[in-house]
Amino acid sequence: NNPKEDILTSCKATAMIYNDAQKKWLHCASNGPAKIQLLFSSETQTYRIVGRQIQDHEVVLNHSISKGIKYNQATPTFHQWRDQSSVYGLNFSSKLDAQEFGLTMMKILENV
Ligand SMILES: CC[C@@H]1C=C[C@H]2CCN(C(=O)[C@@H]3CC[C@H]4C=C[C@]5(CCCN5C(=O)[C@H](Cc5ccccc5Cl)NC(C)=O)C(=O)N43)[C@@H]2C(=O)N1CC(=O)O
Repeated sequence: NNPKEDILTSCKATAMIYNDAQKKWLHCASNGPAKIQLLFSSETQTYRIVGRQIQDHEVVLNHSISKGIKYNQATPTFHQWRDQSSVYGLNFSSKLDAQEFGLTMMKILENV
């Protein structure tokens, strides 16, 4: 881990990506939920979302949170966002995790 990154929030969710051709949601990784974190780098003054599979620590999500992304809290446990190229989804393990994650994401999007 880059020591200069602050963990703003951390939760458990299954990372999904939307396959536009098949019109369906696919798991970013095969085996179960991931630890999803919103990170802030004081060095670069940027935010990013990182997801690591709980089972094998595989990185399944890792991208910066830029001004352009559109975030949508579709249901109390499923949030989604799109950037120029893809649509991502998070299937949260609990409504509380989803609530906290959504609040942190909204605060970040006010500041990028
Ligand atoms: C993991 C299974 C999953 C769980 C939960 C539900 C929740 C609803 N839902 C969906 O996929 C909804 C239903 C219609 C479909 C149609 C299009 C989609 C797919 C691609 C993006 N999208 C947008 O509507 C975006 C959203 C957006 C708005 C604003 C800002 C950003 C974004 Cl991303 N609209 C724009 C204008 O971008 C979409 O989310 N869709 C999920 C769902 O059924 N399932 C079950 C399954 O699939 O079996």
